[in-house]
Amino acid sequence: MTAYDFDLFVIGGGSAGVRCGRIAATHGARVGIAEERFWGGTCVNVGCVPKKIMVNAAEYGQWAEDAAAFGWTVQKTGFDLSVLAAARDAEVARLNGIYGRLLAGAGCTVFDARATFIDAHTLDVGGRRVTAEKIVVAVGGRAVRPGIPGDELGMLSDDVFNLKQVPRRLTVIGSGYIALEFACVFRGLGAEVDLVYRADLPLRGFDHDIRVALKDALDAQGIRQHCGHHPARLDRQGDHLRLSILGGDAIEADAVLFATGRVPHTHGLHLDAAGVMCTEKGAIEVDEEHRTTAPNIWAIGDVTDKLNLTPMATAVGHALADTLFGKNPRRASYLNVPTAVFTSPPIGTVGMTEADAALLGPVDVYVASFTPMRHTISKRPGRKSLMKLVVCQETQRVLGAHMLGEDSAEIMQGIGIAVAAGLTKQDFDRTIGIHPTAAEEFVTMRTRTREAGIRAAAE
Ligand SMILES: Cc1cc2nc3c(=O)[nH]c(=O)nc-3n(C[C@H](O)[C@H](O)[C@H](O)COP(=O)(O)OP(=O)(O)OC[C@H]3O[C@@H](n4cnc5c(N)ncnc54)[C@H](O)[C@@H]3O)c2cc1C
Ligand SMILES: NC(=O)c1ccc[n+]([C@@H]2O[C@H](COP(=O)([O-])OP(=O)(O)OC[C@H]3O[C@@H](n4cnc5c(N)ncnc54)[C@H](O)[C@@H]3O)[C@@H](O)[C@H]2O)c1
Repeated sequence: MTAYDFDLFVIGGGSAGVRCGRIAATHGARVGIAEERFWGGTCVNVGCVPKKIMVNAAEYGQWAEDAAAFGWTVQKTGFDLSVLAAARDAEVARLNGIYGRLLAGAGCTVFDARATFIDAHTLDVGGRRVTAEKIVVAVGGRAVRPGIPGDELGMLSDDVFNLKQVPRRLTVIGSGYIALEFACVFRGLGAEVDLVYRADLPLRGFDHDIRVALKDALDAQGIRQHCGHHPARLDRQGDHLRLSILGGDAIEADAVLFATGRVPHTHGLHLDAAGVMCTEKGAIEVDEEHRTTAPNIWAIGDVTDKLNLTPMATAVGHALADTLFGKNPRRASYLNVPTAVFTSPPIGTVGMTEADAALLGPVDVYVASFTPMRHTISKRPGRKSLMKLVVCQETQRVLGAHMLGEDSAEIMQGIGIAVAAGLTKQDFDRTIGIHPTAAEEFVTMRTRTREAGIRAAAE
């Protein structure tokens, strides 16, 4: 039998790879792991963590303004990005260190290097030849530019964390998670923000009512939306940029952010040398066990382009390590995964949209729209909350829960447990609310707003 250097080698030290490698090591496997750029990957270094700190910074500005209505005299005299950046970067560095120590503490051999395939069991790790019985590819994704003339003049999301000052005028292209979160952050930090997107509503794939409510909330905070427009070219004009949009006016800006999507980070990995195939969109092709087309190689996290969220990446990495080395074969479920978009106000959602559920059969829809108590006092415009339940008419099971409104990300975690557990509307109804909160609305929606979906042909 061939003696390999490692039982498992993990390529990529992000959310997926770190969890998989660490748990495999705790199960007794000899694990090697390589990271070419930053331990903790996208989430810790240029994603969830530094982004959320910037979201918090924008919120403090609003609270400072709103505090007057509650009797406080707070002088909001300005925002210093260098103070926030120093605090944010220190937190990122702290977490970064924790990730490195976690791996070493679990007994992994850690390589600060790029790894590429030589064959299905052999890797080049920073110029060193390393062999492994099993290999897990967890290289994540990277942001892409839209391919229009001059797009090299714009920023990608990584660049946001290097900004030295808040741009006076920022144009954001796209209307996915990243575009919307940063549009709201920079508006909250005082920038004039233009948002250019191709659809009629932002946040494709989310529930229609939430998308409509979000569009209104963006308007109310002064984000100028140019919907139904495609970016055509970007030019430098003296000390600023000029974005031309197809069939629309040009937009002048001090900075432009392209948030037009991310692609799997497989370039130059030499996957073909290992027999690992990719889908047409460039994601590594995997089966339900996350095994690739090479029998000893698995792929996890964003590189598989399934559900590109940190908790999904860690759950899949953990399940794979348990399966391969823990005598506990299991899979992480991609169903009913709660998620939040940290806009202002934020969105929390779990399960099916009304439109998706209605395709399967008749549904009862409950919608509540109200001004949260805080803002009946602050009078801040555009802070209405929208809450929605989508319920299977036949079984009364809650198929989806959606919210736009303050604290929705925190609220939706608990609702996610109920939806994943398959609880019914009656289970929600007999739960006593916590008063006075916005969350209690989810257990007090008694009157059906409408019916949707088609009745089965047999009826
Ligand atoms: C701006 C932004 C905000 C986000 N906010 C959220 C959020 O709020 N909540 C949420 O759940 N998700 C969020 N995400 C998504 C989340 O960051 C990803 O889903 C998650 O990081 C995926 O983890 P991963 O391990 O698959 O990939 P990554 O975290 O990208 O890790 C892959 C690692 O592999 C390394 N690597 C690549 N190639 C090689 C190689 N050949 N050799 C060695 N190392 C290599 C990379 O340097 C990287 O560190 C956000 C993403 C972005 C960009
Ligand atoms: N809060 C969170 O959990 C969070 C935050 C950020 C990112 N993420 C994850 O990262 C993923 C990537 O986020 P994202 O916002 O980059 O991607 P996305 O796929 O969600 O959005 C991309 C946007 O760019 C638009 N677009 C694409 N090509 C374009 C072009 N040529 N011209 C104009 N517009 C174009 C799309 O229509 C869409 O609006 C998300 O899907 C999500 O899984 C999660």
